[in-house]
Amino acid sequence: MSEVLSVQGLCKYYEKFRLENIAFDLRPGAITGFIGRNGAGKTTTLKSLLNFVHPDAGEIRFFGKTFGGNETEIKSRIGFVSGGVHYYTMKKLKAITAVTARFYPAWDEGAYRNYLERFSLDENKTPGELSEGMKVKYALTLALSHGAELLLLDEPTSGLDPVSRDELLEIFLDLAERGTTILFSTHITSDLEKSADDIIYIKGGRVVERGAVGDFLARYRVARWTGEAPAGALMGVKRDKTGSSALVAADFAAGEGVILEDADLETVMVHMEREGAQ
Ligand SMILES: Nc1ncnc2c1ncn2[C@@H]1O[C@H](COP(=O)(O)OP(=O)(O)OP(=O)(O)O)[C@@H](O)[C@H]1O
Repeated sequence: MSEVLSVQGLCKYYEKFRLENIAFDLRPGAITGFIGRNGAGKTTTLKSLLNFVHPDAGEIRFFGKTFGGNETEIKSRIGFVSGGVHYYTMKKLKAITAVTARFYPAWDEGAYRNYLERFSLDENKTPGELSEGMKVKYALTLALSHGAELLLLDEPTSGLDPVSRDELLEIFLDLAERGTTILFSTHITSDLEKSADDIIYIKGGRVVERGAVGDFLARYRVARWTGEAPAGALMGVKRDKTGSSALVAADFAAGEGVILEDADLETVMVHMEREGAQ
């Protein structure tokens, strides 16, 4: 499959925040996790990509094309979800769906019915009658029902219960297997370990890591000790009930009394954010 999304030099400047020179390509058919602390710039990036906020600089190409003259076509090939459906709160879901479906030439009623059932959504309810998690599920149902080649999802799993989250990750894996490219932001790093091929890690408005999850994790280990800190480069030293720990390079030479463990995404992030590591 050819290029799906390519971002170069994306900048967005707010009075107190700068999104600086964001650059990445998504691998077609891959699931990419977008991670970073609260306020790191994930939502601003996702909204800038779609022109919901106007970027100050940068070139964004979807399917090899920029928005100029192609915005409607491009948007019809993308599914975007940022929170639940909070509009038309008094209208029944089926009325909202009918309006939405008209916008998408590739609307797939069969897929829509299938997701509606999988998420146990009642079309005769209004968004005002849905829980927050159900609003997200309905937003996802709409985004998943028009054969989108690219899904851009801002914290799609955060309001969902563990069973629904697991089900959604399974849906992502199925879609990716059939060629859909997915970028989703999340704070639930264990969801990424279950589903993501790649990550983009953003910190203070800059991309600090991007690439395959496995390659990223393989670069680090966690060193644990009690008492005096070992010699060598220790990133983000912290203490817990059982002693101290730090992130170290995979080839760290551990002396006596130091235990080395594999690092998961959450642990790497926690130490990196402490360290101020770039
Ligand atoms: N409309 C706006 N005007 C001014 N500043 C804004 C605006 N929108 C966002 N910001 C600022 O941009 C920064 C990044 O916010 P953003 O929502 O992109 O972060 P995030 O990584 O998605 O965070 P979270 O994980 O909490 O959702 C924050 O400091 C925020 O205050």
